[in-house]
Amino acid sequence: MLKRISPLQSEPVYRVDALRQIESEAARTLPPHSLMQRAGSAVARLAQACYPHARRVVVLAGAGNNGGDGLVAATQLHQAGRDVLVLACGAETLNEWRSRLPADAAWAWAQAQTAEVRCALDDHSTLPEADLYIDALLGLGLRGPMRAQMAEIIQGLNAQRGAPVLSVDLPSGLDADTGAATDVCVRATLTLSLLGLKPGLRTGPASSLCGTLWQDDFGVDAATHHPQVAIDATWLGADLIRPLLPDLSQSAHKGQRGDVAVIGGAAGMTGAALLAARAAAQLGAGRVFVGLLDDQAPAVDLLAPELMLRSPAALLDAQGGRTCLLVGPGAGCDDAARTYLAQALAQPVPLVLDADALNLLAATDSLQTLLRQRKPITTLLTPHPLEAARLMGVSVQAIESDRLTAARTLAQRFACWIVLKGHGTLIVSPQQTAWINATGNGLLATAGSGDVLAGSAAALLAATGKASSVLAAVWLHGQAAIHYARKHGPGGLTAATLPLWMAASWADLPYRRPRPGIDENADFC
Ligand SMILES: NC(=O)C1=CN([C@@H]2O[C@H](COP(=O)(O)OP(=O)(O)OC[C@H]3O[C@@H](n4cnc5c(N)ncnc54)[C@H](OP(=O)(O)O)[C@@H]3O)[C@@H](O)[C@H]2O)[C@@H](O)CC1
Ligand SMILES: [K+]
Repeated sequence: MLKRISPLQSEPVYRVDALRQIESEAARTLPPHSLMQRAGSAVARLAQACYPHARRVVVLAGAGNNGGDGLVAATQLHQAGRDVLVLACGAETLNEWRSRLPADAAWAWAQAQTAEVRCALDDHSTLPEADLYIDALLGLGLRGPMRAQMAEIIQGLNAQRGAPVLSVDLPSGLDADTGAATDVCVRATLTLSLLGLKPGLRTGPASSLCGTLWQDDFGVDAATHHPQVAIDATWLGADLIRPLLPDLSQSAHKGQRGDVAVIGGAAGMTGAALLAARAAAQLGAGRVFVGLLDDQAPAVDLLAPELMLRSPAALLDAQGGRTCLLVGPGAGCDDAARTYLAQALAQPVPLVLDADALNLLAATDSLQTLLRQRKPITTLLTPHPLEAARLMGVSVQAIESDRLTAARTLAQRFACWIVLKGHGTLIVSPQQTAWINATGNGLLATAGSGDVLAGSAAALLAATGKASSVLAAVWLHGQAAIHYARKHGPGGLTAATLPLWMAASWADLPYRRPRPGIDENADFC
């Protein structure tokens, strides 16, 4: 089925190896060339649906099966009355290009010839004008750095601004597994992912080059028909989120809604801890305590007087009652912070570590040992790429070049939950299950945004006692930014207001949990 990928609906995500396996198993049971026929038809349908008025269509076709998909689409668009030109790319002569086509693509070429689709060799001159370009240069078969001839074509395509670009399967030059790209990569207006979603379409430094993302499984439905093929991750949609959020019972009292204690806020950085604590309160924690490391800090947060300010030592000494600890926002990296972190790691309650707690952890082997010893008590680390790089002792580039592997490595190394922030935030459980968050936008790139996420995750952990509630915190955090942008555009979302938008996004979620005697469709959220 052809569908647009959205934050509402979860989807399985497959690595290239898994997709190749699904493809070859499906091909065995289908008539020859069926998959390419279906792939090309899906491209043509999407082109017609999204660009009904595009008269001149130029299909840039490489000499692989991605090009073959483009040829099928070209034939169908030609037969539908569009003015289509196939530009054969990446060879010195048309004969050489043709001779390199694999079997399915050679069949698609023969079909295009029979239908008298206009075809020409790309001769390095200027790109012919079009109302729509279809990028069928390279798909899953990309190997190594982009060759010069192909790079030149892609640069020409990216330089034009007049017409949209529909990428077949993925923008040419993007690594489907990692979301990294070669030096040159197509910037697509929309991408049609074939058969299944790939991680690199939604996480990694170049994943935003996909534009709007669509998918067609052309009836293969991998999750149902090929359950033996491993899903690499899950695209985290709203359907998975609602059941993870706590219910608010009419008879609830504050002691049942979870206590959060936040430790951080050294001199000059108290705001970070307060932002996290306010977020915890606004996301529904029954009681929120704050232990500020700055001993000159005021005894009350006048903008959030519901917060209970104590000393860090008093919070860590208190027995019981605290259902989740958060350490790190604005904590600094001095000896006092290190000592409090060591004490927190020894507490048998769920623990969220963010910001300076992660930097301290990266620099202190004994803290890492304490962290690993906490298993099976839930611990969540929420690094951004630089913090992840410090934790792993590698460069940021190494993290970003394969974010999923990095997040998995961290989850395994420290036996805890990881939220790797950045474009396409990843959540990985200690058992290595991975999710790619479906929400978020550039509005989240603002000071304090990470503190809010950590505070929200602590609140939901405290309320539910379930580690998986971190998925809901991440999703709501991103959805808040989408929600805000829809109402107010691209400016003005601050960390302090973010929790209110998260709460509003929570209220917007459809209630999906069936309950006896209650009309499931009633809106009683
Ligand atoms: N799997 C599925 O589910 C289905 C897959 N389908 C489709 O097949 C696609 C995969 O096709 P594929 O395997 O033929 O590879 P593809 O992307 O066309 O690239 C190969 C071409 O690129 C070239 N080339 C390579 N690296 C290069 C570089 N760095 N710089 C420049 N050139 C480079 C390489 O040249 P060569 O190395 O052979 O000289 C060869 O010409 C997939 O993405 C989807 O669209 C659907 O039809 C059906 C279901
Ligand atoms: K492509």
